[in-house]
Amino acid sequence: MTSKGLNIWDVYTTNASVVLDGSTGQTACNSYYFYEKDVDALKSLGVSHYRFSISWARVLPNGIGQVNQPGVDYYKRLIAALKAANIEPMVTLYHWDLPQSLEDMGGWLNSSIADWFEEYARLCYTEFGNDVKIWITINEPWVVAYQGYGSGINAPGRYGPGTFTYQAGHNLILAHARAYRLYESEFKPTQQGKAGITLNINWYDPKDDQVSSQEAAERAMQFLGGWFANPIFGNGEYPAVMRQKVDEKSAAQGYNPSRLPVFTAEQKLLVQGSSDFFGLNYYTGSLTINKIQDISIVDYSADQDIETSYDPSWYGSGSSWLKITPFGMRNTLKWIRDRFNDPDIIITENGFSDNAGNLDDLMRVYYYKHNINNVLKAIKDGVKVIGYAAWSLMDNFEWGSGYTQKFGIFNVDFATADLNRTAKASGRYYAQLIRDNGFTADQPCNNYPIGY
Ligand SMILES: CCCCCCCCCCCCC/C=C/[C@@H](O)[C@H](CO[C@@H]1O[C@H](CO)[C@@H](O)[C@H](O)[C@H]1O)NC(=O)CCCCCCCCCCCCCCCCC
Repeated sequence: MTSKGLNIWDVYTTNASVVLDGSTGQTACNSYYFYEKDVDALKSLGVSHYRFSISWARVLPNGIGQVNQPGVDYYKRLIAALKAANIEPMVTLYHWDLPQSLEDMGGWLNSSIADWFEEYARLCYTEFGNDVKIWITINEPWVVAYQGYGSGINAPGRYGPGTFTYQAGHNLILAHARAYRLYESEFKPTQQGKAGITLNINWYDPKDDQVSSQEAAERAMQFLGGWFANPIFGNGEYPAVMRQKVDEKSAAQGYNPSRLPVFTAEQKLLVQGSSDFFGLNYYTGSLTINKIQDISIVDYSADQDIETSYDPSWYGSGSSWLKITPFGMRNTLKWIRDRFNDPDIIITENGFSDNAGNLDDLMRVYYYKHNINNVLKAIKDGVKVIGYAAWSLMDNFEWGSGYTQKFGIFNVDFATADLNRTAKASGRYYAQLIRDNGFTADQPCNNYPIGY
């Protein structure tokens, strides 16, 4: 009995048809009981940091109000075990698991969520802030806004692809900024840490040399990354191209005001500059051309007037959306540097899926080798990358794909109650890279990894 409250994934997955294998995240890797196994795995890798998230409903079962002390104590045990192993915690406040009680009041569509999130952030900074020096407020607001409230393929499964999407996005930005400002004014002076947001930005390459394709690719990058980055790291507004497209389409569709909200002067001040670093999750890339969409479609995807595809020569993965495109890592890093004032960047996720979870995961080794090499190239280009975290330490519950897609560099034996973690070839390769502090003459980037 852990006294945690229900979150939206607990409730959403009671409908077995929304997850590919009908599974839930109820037990998953069971880090609540097996966190020491996680710390052992991390020690064997030799990492300096571990990124994990706090589950809001575990510490505040109703999202606000009564604190669940066993939940707080659990995170204290985990943090203490990490510190004892010389591993710094890098903690995400929100990784998609909203307390159901708050969803029942509208969730990310209710503007009061900025108050609720600030209360939750205050609890976390107070309880854990002496030991946590890197805070990530929100993981991938794009996924929350579009997949949670737009297409509805993630919890809470709401459908409003051209309306709710932007409303949720707006509230996510404001809630992030409130949590950041709280840290900045009340905790940073004594705790001396950093706080920021993590955005998922995959690379859109123009499919051909046409100017319209180049413009389409840039537009897609702005709709994906600029949507959140421009208000926070740029001029405090949504990207100009997004403003223009959504405003024009809204007017033609009879929406007044525009489906894309506007920041008030006060909100702009709150939001602009509200991140000490740029958290980036990079996985993949795609090709883009200009394609004017039917004006009757009220959808964030159609608002972009693009068409995307994959090059058939790119290696695939266990996820339909994830192709191996390491060049996109370097391009995305440079794109961020050039448009958002050369921020410090922490790559908070980068990883590869398969469906088997096999220990001899050579494609994952290939993925990491070339993506990390492209991070190094970007650093040589002058991009300020200050951190890198692989996704993921271990195979786990992959949202709507359940346990069918494995991203771990450790396999988890889901067939036994012990849920033992075993290093894959990628885990051993990653440990070697850390030991060598990069590629070496013996293990160059273009060579086979150790042991193969
Ligand atoms: C036919 C050609 C179509 C080309 C389409 C090109 C580009 C489309 C890009 C679509 C993006 C799909 C959504 C991706 C989401 C990820 O950014 C997100 C990342 O989340 C983080 O990553 C970890 C791994 O997922 C995750 O565990 C971690 O917690 C998280 O922080 N991942 C997700 O949101 C997971 C769910 C994704 C489900 C996407 C299903 C829809 C896929 C549609 C893509 C069309 C691809 C069709 C390909 C057909 C090939 C013949």
